Amino acid sequence: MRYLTAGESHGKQLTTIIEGIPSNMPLVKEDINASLLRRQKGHGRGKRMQIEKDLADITSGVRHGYTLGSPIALVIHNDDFKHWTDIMGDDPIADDQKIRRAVSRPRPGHADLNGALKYGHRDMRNVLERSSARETAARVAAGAVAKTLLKQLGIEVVGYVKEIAGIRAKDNPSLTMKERFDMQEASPVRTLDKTVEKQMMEAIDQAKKDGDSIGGVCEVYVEGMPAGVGSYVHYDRKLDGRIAGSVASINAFKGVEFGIGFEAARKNGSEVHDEIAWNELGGYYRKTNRLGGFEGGMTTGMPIVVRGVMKPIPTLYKPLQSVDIETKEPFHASIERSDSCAVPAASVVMEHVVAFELARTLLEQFPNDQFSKLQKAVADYREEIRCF
Ligand SMILES: Cc1cc2nc3c(=O)[nH]c(=O)nc-3n(C[C@H](O)[C@H](O)[C@H](O)COP(=O)(O)O)c2cc1C
Ligand SMILES: C=C(O[C@@H]1CC(C(=O)O)=C[C@@H](OP(=O)(O)O)[C@H]1O)C(=O)O
Repeated sequence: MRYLTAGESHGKQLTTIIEGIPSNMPLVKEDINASLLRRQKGHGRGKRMQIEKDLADITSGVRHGYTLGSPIALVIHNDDFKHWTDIMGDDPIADDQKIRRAVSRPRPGHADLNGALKYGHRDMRNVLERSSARETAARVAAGAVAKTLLKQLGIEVVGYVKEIAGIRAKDNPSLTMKERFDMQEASPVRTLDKTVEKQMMEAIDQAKKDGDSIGGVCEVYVEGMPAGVGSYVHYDRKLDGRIAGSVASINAFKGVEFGIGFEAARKNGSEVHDEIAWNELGGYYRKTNRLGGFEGGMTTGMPIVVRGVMKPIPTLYKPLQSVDIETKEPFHASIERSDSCAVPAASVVMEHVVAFELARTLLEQFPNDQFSKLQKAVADYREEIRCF
């Protein structure tokens, strides 16, 4: 199972193609659209989100509410394109027009300069349009299909905000999956800790007032994954490694940790590892989950707990200095619009990229062309490990 996305931020549309979803799995566009809508919300988003109404159209691979086993294509239109037709249209334009419109001022913290150097683009719009986090809408669409598959296998995934600008939400490991989902949905900053919500919003408002931006930490929590998914035999089959790679690939994400994460560096082994226990009903389990659901690149059967760090948004109203690639003169960029904090939206993106890696790895471990056979294979495996 894999996916590709295409599309520029202010181009006509985003396209996602997913390959490898088994046939006869129930899938309707409402499942995808609910996820897309969640990604658009959150305190701190800029004006662009008021323009877009992200809705996916399933253009192939699904018929009458069931997958066909063929590639699934999803399309999300950019409503903003109508304001950008002269800049983003596909009709050729005269060279003098091209030069006049070219973006020659790279923004620190963005892909602009490195992308220009790599691809030889003197107009950095050719870089920034694709490197924009607009693309995360297409990734959420792919993840929503993965989430639909996981849900029907009894696996649920939810993302929320743990921290914004150093303001931390308290841990509450006893929350159920439903409580986690409902709480992040009800919160304007997608946090599960009501007591810090207001402070987080104030920090976002203050950053905006100061012309600055702030980052934070998102957490994804997964229940229902059986033990032994992933592998220890090769680096690229380790599921925690796959998840870490996909989280670090989200725009502006700079770090990933599982369970107690970086804290493990400061603790003794006896305070880090999770002792193994057994009972007749469920088989093996752990009394603690400090390692966040992974040992040896495989799931332990405990909830997966993974966190990702998002740096502050690089576009600042109080802009940083840069150098014009044509004149080589220093400048301070002028800004039209930007998010001041996208951590709440990014928690939804993270939820969906994690879901995709889980579904991909499950399908690799239980390869089946038909969804009912996948369900049976996973159910048989669950029973096998319960009795092991
Ligand atoms: C949901 C989301 C929204 C974002 N919105 C903005 C934005 O409005 N302005 C901006 O400068 N960067 C924004 N970013 C971050 C940039 O896309 C990102 O920093 C840039 O592509 C460079 O990639 P890197 O930070 O991973 O190196 C956003 C990221 C995410 C995940
Ligand atoms: C469009 C989205 O996020 C965009 C990500 C982004 C960036 O530089 O990454 C910059 C902003 O876009 P614009 O330059 O059009 O205002 C955000 O709005 C989205 O999340 O759908």
